[in-house]
Amino acid sequence: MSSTKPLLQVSNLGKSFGGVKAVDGIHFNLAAGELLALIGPNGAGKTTTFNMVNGQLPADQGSIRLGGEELVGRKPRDIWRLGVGRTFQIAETFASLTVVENVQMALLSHDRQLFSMWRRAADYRRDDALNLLDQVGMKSQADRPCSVLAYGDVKRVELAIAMANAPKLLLMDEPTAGMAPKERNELMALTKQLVVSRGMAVLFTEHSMDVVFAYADRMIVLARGRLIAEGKPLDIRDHPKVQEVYFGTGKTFEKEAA
Ligand SMILES: Nc1ncnc2c1ncn2[C@@H]1O[C@H](COP(=O)(O)OP(=O)(O)OP(=O)(O)O)[C@@H](O)[C@H]1O
Repeated sequence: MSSTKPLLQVSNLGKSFGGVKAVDGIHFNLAAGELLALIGPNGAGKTTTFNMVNGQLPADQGSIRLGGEELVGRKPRDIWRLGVGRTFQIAETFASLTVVENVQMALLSHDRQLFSMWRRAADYRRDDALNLLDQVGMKSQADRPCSVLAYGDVKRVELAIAMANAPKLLLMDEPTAGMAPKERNELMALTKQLVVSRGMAVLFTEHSMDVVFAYADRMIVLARGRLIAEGKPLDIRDHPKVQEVYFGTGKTFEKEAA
């Protein structure tokens, strides 16, 4: 019987801060082409998990394998080179650059070009940068400065920047925070499209349950560092442990908190 190995295999992963077990021996897998939501109440360990996957925080225990390669113990830059990307907000210093220049800078970085080549960024792989912008629906705004873009459009550019490194796995920390419902849906529909067309895996945290239920292929639920449930959104919705631990009594998944 043939079985494809998951792209990401996390096992017995743990991290403590002083006496607090922020992440307490969690296990999960993520396949290529899958959109996996990581949810849980405040302080559940979501950010700590993210930071261990991309190497910003060293794990105390456990293993994180990407395509069979162990990531625990590697530097963030090496993990990025192996294909773990993360969406970052466009920093103010880059907001004055045009949309396409921002993507060109990301391509420079991906190609390990030296910063002394900065002045040549305007010429560097412009067609490839435009192609990435086309994939996120931003080609027509390529020559506008990022500083004048609408918020939802900035998020699309950030996605194009993350794509410049051709990640196998993309980590998105609350991608739709601060967005209106229509923009949220557009961004997540775009993300889903990229997941399918590129065979990329996405792990994302999200507080909006509407987004999670509409777009996640699968979800994992953390509470106080422990993984308490895993499954398809519809299975998770009615999971008694999730209802109890995640929301406390009397609350349901039906509506987001106002
Ligand atoms: N650098 C740190 N030093 C000490 N304690 C920390 C540190 N980072 C996280 N913690 C603790 O670890 C636990 C998990 O925190 P984490 O930020 O991973 O949760 P989270 O699920 O991302 O929460 P939120 O939804 O509020 O962002 C919390 O109890 C938090 O106080």
